[in-house]
Amino acid sequence: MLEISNLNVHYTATHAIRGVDMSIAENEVVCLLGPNGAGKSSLLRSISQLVPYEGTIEFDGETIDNRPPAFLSRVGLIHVPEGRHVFPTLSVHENLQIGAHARGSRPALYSYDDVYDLFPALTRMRKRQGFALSGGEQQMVALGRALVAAPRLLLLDEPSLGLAPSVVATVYRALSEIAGRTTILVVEQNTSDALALARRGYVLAEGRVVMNGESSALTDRKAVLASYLGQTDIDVGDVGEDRLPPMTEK
Ligand SMILES: Nc1ncnc2c1ncn2[C@@H]1O[C@H](COP(=O)(O)OP(=O)(O)OP(=O)(O)O)[C@@H](O)[C@H]1O
Repeated sequence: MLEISNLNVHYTATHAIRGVDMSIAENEVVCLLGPNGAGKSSLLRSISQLVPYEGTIEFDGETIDNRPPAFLSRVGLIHVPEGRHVFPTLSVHENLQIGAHARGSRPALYSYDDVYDLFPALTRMRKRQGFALSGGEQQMVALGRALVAAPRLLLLDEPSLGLAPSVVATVYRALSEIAGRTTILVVEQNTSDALALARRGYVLAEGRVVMNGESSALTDRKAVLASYLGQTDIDVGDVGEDRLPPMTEK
């Protein structure tokens, strides 16, 4: 579904992505790990055509280089950026309706009711404006809006950033519920939740892919993984096949 070849991103003084290759198949959940400044957000922004790059990015076998945002949302490439970007003067429900607009004429994959079922806390605040939501509530709205937009590939930039553990658990429970029916690329510093959710992972360091493979294999190489992530150790919990979402065999 997504094929990235020899991707390079340069900012004025920084070579942020250095020759990255990546592929994601339909219905896969893939995580992208790495320390601060490794280039994770730059890679997601490249896919969404938000930064200039060299190399090629293909979605469903066609290049999406230089395609405008309206085209990307119409083909189902939906990006939930770091910071969520909930519209502050629109209500929760109106924010969700923006997702329906982004979907264009493609059929819905998730209804408003599906979103309220995934995040029951939002049900009683349907009319509350975005500026009056907590960080966790904003993350739920941002995810819900992306689901209403019928994502064929959902790009998530640090969905757990700055959230209390109980809210992180709610967000990851929702992601594991949608994992079997939605293709996801999730950027995370929260290694254990990301590896438990994803079937495969890539580790970026200084703009290069330094490790990639099945989540269980990355977990087995915990010490190496921790060294790349700039940590002395990581808690990768009991990540195992039984916790992985259903996969489409390709
Ligand atoms: N707009 C920009 N202009 C100049 N340099 C940038 C820009 N955006 C990112 N960089 C630099 O590119 C490198 C990669 O940044 P990026 O945000 O992609 O990393 P990251 O892995 O997402 O980091 P973090 O986990 O801290 O968000 C960093 O050195 C960063 O300072």
